[in-house]
Amino acid sequence: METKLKAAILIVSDTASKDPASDKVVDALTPILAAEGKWEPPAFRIVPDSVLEIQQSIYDWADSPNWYNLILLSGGTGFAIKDNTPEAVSPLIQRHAPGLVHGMIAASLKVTPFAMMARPVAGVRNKTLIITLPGSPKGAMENLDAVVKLLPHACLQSAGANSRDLHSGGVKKLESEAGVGDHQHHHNNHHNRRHRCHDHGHGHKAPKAHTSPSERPQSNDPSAGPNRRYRSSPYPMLSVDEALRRINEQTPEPEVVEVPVTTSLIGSVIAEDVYATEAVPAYRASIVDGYAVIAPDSNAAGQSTKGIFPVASITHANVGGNLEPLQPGTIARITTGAPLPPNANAVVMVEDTTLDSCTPDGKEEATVEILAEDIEPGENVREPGSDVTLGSKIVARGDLISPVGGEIGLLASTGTKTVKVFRKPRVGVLSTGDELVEHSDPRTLTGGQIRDSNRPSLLSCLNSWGFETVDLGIARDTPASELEHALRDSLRGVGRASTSVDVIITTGGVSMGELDLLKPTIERSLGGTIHFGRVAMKPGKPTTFATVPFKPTGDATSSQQERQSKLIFSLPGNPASALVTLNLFVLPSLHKLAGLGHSSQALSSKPWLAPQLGLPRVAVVLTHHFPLDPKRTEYHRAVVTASRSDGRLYATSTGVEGAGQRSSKVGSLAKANALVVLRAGRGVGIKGEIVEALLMGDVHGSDTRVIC
Ligand SMILES: Nc1nc2c(c(=O)[nH]1)N[C@H]1C(S)=C(S)[C@@H](COP(=O)(O)OP(=O)(O)OC[C@H]3O[C@@H](n4cnc5c(N)ncnc54)[C@H](O)[C@@H]3O)O[C@H]1N2
Ligand code: MOO
Ligand SMILES: [Mg+2]
Repeated sequence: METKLKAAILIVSDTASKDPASDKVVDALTPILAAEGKWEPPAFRIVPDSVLEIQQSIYDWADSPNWYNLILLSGGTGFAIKDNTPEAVSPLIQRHAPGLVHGMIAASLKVTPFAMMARPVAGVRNKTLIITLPGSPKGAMENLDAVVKLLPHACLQSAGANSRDLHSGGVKKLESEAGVGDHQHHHNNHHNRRHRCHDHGHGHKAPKAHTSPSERPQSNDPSAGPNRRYRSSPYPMLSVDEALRRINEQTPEPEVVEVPVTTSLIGSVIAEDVYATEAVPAYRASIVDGYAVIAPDSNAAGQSTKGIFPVASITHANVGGNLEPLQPGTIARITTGAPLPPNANAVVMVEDTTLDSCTPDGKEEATVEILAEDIEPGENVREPGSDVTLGSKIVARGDLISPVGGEIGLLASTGTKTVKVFRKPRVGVLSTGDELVEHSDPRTLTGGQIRDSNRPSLLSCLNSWGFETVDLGIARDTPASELEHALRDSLRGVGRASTSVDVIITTGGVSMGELDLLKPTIERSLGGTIHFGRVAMKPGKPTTFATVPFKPTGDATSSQQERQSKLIFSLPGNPASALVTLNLFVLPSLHKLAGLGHSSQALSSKPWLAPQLGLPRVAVVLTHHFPLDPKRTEYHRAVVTASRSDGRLYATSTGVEGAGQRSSKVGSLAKANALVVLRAGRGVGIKGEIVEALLMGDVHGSDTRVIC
């Protein structure tokens, strides 16, 4: 039986996204595909005219393991201001297909001159063919009719089949390469596909090492002269969510190490359940200072603990050796935590007794009167194992060893010597730029020099999170090899990084300038893969995330401990951009490397949004209007306080006027303890509105209250 191709239809329409029943296009297009007999019934989705939502659907259908052969988009291709489907789709297309575009326009022109008013786009992303169609059912049908016969062939070729095989009818092989077939077949195919694809800075995710050099498009080389410089960024603008997804996907699973129980465990995550090897207490212990007694059974009517008793012995908490059994009719002095003598079953507090008589030398108590008459067996006694039972689970895989001390106390009290934890990542921080001067340099700045503020601020932030850091210094832009050597050395653990780092953070050199060399250096010199190079956010637009292959050297033990690929976060040079993106993108990855977020991952279909990863997200009330950016989600630096009047969290900007939130202004982060998430839009976030914020620091109390 011939296996079928997979198609998805994306309806782009503000109206249909509000009222799905109003859409007529899916019903118009489905029969055209069905008539060909080569397509599975199409999947479909409806989104508003939103670039990010359109792009997200394309990522879902073209980049996921469950990829589709064909994506048809309908709507948003005209000249109206809100029409932005071509703008959303074009940057994601890796190989354009102008022939299909011409074909569709030519066919439509036979029907109406208004066909000239369409702005269709067609091309291939990964192995998926993407075609935009008009929004009207009639126009969409005419356009699809014009190309539908060619689509199976085009999709199979896009998916990796070569044309000779296609024409000689090697259908089985082609289908297997194209990702069609039964479930198992599909699965294997995705596996292969992931290892054969590569990324040219277009956001694809497979490792570059599987790509032959001749297949690679010429990458940006700003230093090689004007003709080799990009004039528009080739990196698709991702949503923050998609960027976080890719980071999570590329961040390796955490490594397990066995370490002694010391205070250096703070901030580590337990990798293996720990069971108590000792009971606490190990013996029957007194809870109070007083007298050990033999309390009568509560069923023994008429018996009382009240009366005068001879004091037989004294038991201190640090007693060693065997204790004499307590004889009926006697009592024994005992201190808090001390073991009860055999036969004793309860303790009377010293406050419930009076001294009756002393020994002849006057140095000790001879008889004591117990005033309480209702002491019950077990009273004021901790039974063995009643705090921690022998063999019980005391800390579990995934538990964080907190600085509060509870977990370390539990491990110490049971004599636990070592535990298995996830190794915390080691992070290197490198500043880049010819203009940079050490912040402590005593000389007066000249020309375009500036003090390196990114390194100290990023290092202090990373240290506050409890990660081991390595100061990698400053790499000059010229000669370009300095940057390459600095990165190589820190990966290998030579030079400033005497042990190799797991994650490198660089700042500067990721935008469009001729000395912005990070992206080409990672791709060309280090053979790395850039998973994204632009994000729709403010500040932090050129944030870049890459992995570089890494071959460990040295003995077997150390090589087992090394990861096979290292992460590079190349953050923008502007100081506020660098700190914001460190908080937003680097922290979740470090958390994953350190073993956090495991429990949620098992449950969630979006593991990158696990609540343990990254900064805590809370709802805050705006205390004043916050201006919105029309295109990019803004991470607005703010002070969040907890109101004592109504218990809510309130956000006040660190500065909205003038340069208040400018990305060069690191001062916008001074005093800030939160990033208020302001979705792109027109106008302002209104005073009193409740929005999401990411908490970076401690929240203090206030008397704030907003009445609208
Ligand atoms: N033509 C375009 N230009 C720029 C774009 C763009 O899209 N097209 N994006 C802008 C945005 S947004 C940002 S953010 C910056 C990012 O710049 P780079 O990452 O390339 O960083 P540099 O060019 O090296 O430096 C930018 C700025 O930051 C200062 N800087 C750099 N390092 C440090 C440091 N360690 N401590 C303090 N300050 C530092 C540097 O001196 C520059 O003033 O690009 C825009 N341009
Ligand atoms: O995104 Mo840049 O970080 O606005 O200045
Ligand atoms: Mg630059």
